[in-house]
Amino acid sequence: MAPPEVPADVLQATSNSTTTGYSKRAFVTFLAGDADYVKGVVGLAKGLRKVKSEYSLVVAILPDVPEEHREILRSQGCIVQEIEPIYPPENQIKFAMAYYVINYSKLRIWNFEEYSKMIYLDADIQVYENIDHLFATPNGYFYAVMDCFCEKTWSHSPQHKIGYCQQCPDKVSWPADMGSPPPLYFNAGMFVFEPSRLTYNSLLQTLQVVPPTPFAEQDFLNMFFQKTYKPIPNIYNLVLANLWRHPENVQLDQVNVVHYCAAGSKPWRYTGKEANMDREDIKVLVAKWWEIYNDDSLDFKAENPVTAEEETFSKPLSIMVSLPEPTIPYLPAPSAA
Ligand SMILES: O=c1ccn([C@@H]2O[C@H](COP(=O)(O)OP(=O)(O)O[C@H]3O[C@H](CO)[C@H](O)[C@H](O)[C@H]3O)[C@@H](O)[C@H]2O)c(=O)[nH]1
Ligand SMILES: O[C@H]1[C@H](O)[C@@H](O)[C@H](O)[C@@H](O)[C@H]1O
Repeated sequence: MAPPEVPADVLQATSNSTTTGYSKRAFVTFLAGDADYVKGVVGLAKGLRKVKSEYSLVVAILPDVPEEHREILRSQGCIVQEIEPIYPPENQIKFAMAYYVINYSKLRIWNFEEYSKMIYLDADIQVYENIDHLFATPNGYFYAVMDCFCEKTWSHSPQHKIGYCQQCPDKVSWPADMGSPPPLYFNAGMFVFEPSRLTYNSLLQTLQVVPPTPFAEQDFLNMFFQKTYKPIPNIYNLVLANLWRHPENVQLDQVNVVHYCAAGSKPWRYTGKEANMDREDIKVLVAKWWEIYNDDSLDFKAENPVTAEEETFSKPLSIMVSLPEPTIPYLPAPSAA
């Protein structure tokens, strides 16, 4: 099964959206620490402005982010929303990769009930086309892009060990003696979700009892939303490894959202020295990110406020009707990574 194609109705959704129901929507990202991820958020805020998104960017922010970074974000029109850290139970932390433990705090965004639907974007993501139409996806599902298992960050997984990847599942098929193939697995750098206090409480309770895995909240979300996960096309979250692992699945000129998640690819830290980073396509993508970041005309102007606070009315759009249903059967909560 190849990754889902972009359905025509998704592409038309922005122009088609009509008014039938009340909803409040926003993009949301997550910021921790006093380092340079704040640049990612500023870049993202400007990127959303460049593509003329109708919606604001909420930043779920941990207490360790310095006040001056908060000020920068407010001056860029972001809605700064304080959150408290979330840790899995003490005895489990050591199983998650150390630098991902803080990412459990991302679960707080399910508590942002003032919004009916949100699109989460990591701070190392840039949006190059307007994706507002994704707010019109039918409720009740968790939408995200399927990940790739080929990089060595996945070497702990059975998928990686046998060379199996859901981006090209026919290349190495899942061996019968290993049971059913694993469930579809999404990258948690970008997803469409509905905040809900009930879901939030359930997420926090479940976190206390699930077995720990290396990709921290990403594995956890994959386990939690296994039944409601609907894959969306790769253009909504280009996981950079696809450029060299599955070039046949990438049409760069059609990509809407780029996720600078490969080691060494964060634009604000890019040197070109790390593996796979000295490539023309990567250089172009890094330069594109800087072009937006350095564009003063994209700075927030108070007299021209973002329409994020707008209450919008729109007809739910069936993004998934023309997407193939996953052909890979689901398994109950394996070690996803
Ligand atoms: O010091 C930090 C580290 C992370 N972050 C936030 O956490 C996000 C995720 O961290 P990275 O971007 O460093 O990690 P990756 O791109 O490798 O992340 C991928 O794997 C992670 C596993 O936990 C998460 O699931 C993440 O969403 C997924 O895209 C960042 O974008 C940023 O929003 C910070 O604010 N400060
Ligand atoms: O889902 C994972 C995760 O996001 C890792 O941080 C990244 O290094 C991998 O390439 C990706 O597949």
